[in-house]
Amino acid sequence: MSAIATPEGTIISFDQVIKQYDDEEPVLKGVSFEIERGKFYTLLGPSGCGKTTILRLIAGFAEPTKGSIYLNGQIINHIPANERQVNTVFQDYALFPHLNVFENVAFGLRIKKLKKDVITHKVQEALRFVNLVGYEQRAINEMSGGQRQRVAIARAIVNEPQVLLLDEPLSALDLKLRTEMQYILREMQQRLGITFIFVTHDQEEALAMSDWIFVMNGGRIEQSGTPNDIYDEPINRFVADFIGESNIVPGVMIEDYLVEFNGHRFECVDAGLRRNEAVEIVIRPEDLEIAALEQGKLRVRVDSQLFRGVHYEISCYDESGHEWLVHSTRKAEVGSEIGLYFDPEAIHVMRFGETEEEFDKRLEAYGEVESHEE
Ligand SMILES: Nc1ncnc2c1ncn2[C@@H]1O[C@H](COP(=O)(O)OP(=O)(O)OP(=O)(O)O)[C@@H](O)[C@H]1O
Repeated sequence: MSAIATPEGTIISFDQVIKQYDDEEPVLKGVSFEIERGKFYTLLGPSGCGKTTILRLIAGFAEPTKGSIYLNGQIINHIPANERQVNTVFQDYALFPHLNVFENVAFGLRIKKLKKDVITHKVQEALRFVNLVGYEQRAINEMSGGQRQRVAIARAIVNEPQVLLLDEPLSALDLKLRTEMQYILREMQQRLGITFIFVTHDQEEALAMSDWIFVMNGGRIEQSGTPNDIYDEPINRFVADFIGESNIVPGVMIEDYLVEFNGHRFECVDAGLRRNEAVEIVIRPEDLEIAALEQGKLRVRVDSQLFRGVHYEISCYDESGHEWLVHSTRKAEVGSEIGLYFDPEAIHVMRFGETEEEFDKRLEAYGEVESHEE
């Protein structure tokens, strides 16, 4: 095994990893990232974007076609799954139906041929962790969905892995249990201090649970960042659309901190784009406020309104026929003309189809352009 100097705290890294099956289009098209020890990471993206493939490569169930995967600074491309300190919790939990709870959790320890009393102690510890003490002798088919999932987690953590991979572990649960398990998992990760890599296509779940999110699309990472970064500053239309609801309109960057859309110029907080560059503007529905016509920055007609408990979801159209979605605690009158107000901070400017790599390059180049222009 060859070693590299990894930044302190890095446990896993991918360097330009490509995964291709036969002659088909690659399912991972050159993916690079770093995972730090002890944090909760989420791979988020639509079905088929390559999330499970990344987990399989980390677990050792598949090998990369090109590129390198490092665990603790060692290349592990060809290291067998059972020699990696990584465990997986699968979507269907993959529990053994003919074994009881205790034996399911003890399974890996028995394979390692540990002593009986050591096994009993470790299984008890793991069951205590997932709050299932007293269920040792229960058959798997006598457990609820949430309990089965906790057995699957106990079975994974009993091996004391450095990394726990969780592939859509909550997707089989109903909404209430799902929310409850989100809290439990998050709390469990913090208590254990193990690195969790969690796969989901549910953006709310990703925002609620993660320290860091990788948003994936078509075999690439579109953006990575904290839940706040990703929500407040989506890098392109795909991310803005995938994470939460957005109003996206075409615009032109006039100069730093000044953007034009809907035929008007607005103050904004974005800089670093070229003058007169075509851009896309994102404003989140909750950042739009209903105002009197003369106080609004936009003039719209209210088309429909739904009460959503916490807020009204109001659909409006501007003069050019563009729809604006507003989440407001105030009611509006359907059919009336109203103003919409927003702060300069509510405007987020995006370049067309820009990836994170392109974004970084642009920011680097910006410094050069600025000094050149002066
Ligand atoms: N063994 C395989 N042979 C050929 N193609 C495969 C194989 N495994 C996965 N793929 C393809 O790779 C692509 C990515 O699959 P992957 O399971 O990683 O996606 P995903 O993002 O996890 O999707 P989902 O949310 O639906 O599980 C899919 O188009 C899939 O059909």
